[in-house]
Amino acid sequence: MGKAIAAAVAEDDSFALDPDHGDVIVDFSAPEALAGSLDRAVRAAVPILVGTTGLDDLAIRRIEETSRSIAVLRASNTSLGVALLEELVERAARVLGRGWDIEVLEMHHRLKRDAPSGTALSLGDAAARGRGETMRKEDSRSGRDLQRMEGAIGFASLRGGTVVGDHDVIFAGTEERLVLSHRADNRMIFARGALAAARFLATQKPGLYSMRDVVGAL
Ligand SMILES: NC(=O)C1=CN([C@@H]2O[C@H](COP(=O)(O)OP(=O)(O)OC[C@H]3O[C@@H](n4cnc5c(N)ncnc54)[C@H](OP(=O)(O)O)[C@@H]3O)[C@@H](O)[C@H]2O)C=CC1
Ligand SMILES: O=C(O)C1=N[C@H](C(=O)O)C[C@H](O)C1
Repeated sequence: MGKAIAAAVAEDDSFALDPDHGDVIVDFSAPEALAGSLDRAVRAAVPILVGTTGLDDLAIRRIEETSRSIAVLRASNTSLGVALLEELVERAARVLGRGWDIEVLEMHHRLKRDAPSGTALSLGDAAARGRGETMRKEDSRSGRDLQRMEGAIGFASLRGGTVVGDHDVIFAGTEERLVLSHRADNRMIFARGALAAARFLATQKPGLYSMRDVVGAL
């Protein structure tokens, strides 16, 4: 992502990379690097975009604490398409209700470290929000007597090749299925979205923001 963001900066004259005096810190790294990035943003008193996924509860709490002193935007996916998909998933879950089972399927390149993807988890959260409840997660199934837990949201992850990022949210009802999908063909979609988020963040007060704040009402 570092290379994709550098390429996105090169195609837009209003941005420049400055490792020491930037207006916004953009973090697409690894969970173990996040605390250092947050500390750096607080010390410099500049907003930070957190694009890193695979974060545990402690890291998420730390992001929330940090957002009391600076503007923080956490986004597991900075593409416009996924921002819209989250809205569609929330709406579909609200309309369809508990009678439809929800499964999230994702595929990524062979080097991805975390599973399910951050986007898959955010889509699961959006579906649970639509149903008006907290997500109950059911991970990949393997074995026997694995009937679905009622109301759970199931996750499955595929890995291989250079796949940039595929996400399907499957609503399985009685004798019909609704599938909402997103396909990322190039990492530049994440990079351009990250710059849009950085531009938004540069003028924000302390607080916790999301891509929904960047794209506005969809
Ligand atoms: N929000 C979004 O839209 C997207 C999020 N992502 C997420 O962004 C993250 C990065 O993905 P990707 O670019 O593919 O990963 P890469 O492994 O290609 O790059 C990770 C980068 O982070 C650096 N890094 C790793 N660990 C540390 C550390 N402990 N301290 C300092 N720097 C560190 C690496 O440095 P070095 O090269 O020196 O090892 C490398 O430059 C992942 O969590 C991924 O899921 C990815 C795409 C889109
Ligand atoms: O690691 C990746 O590549 C990606 N990670 C993000 C995620 O975990 O959802 C976003 C995108 O799908 C690519």
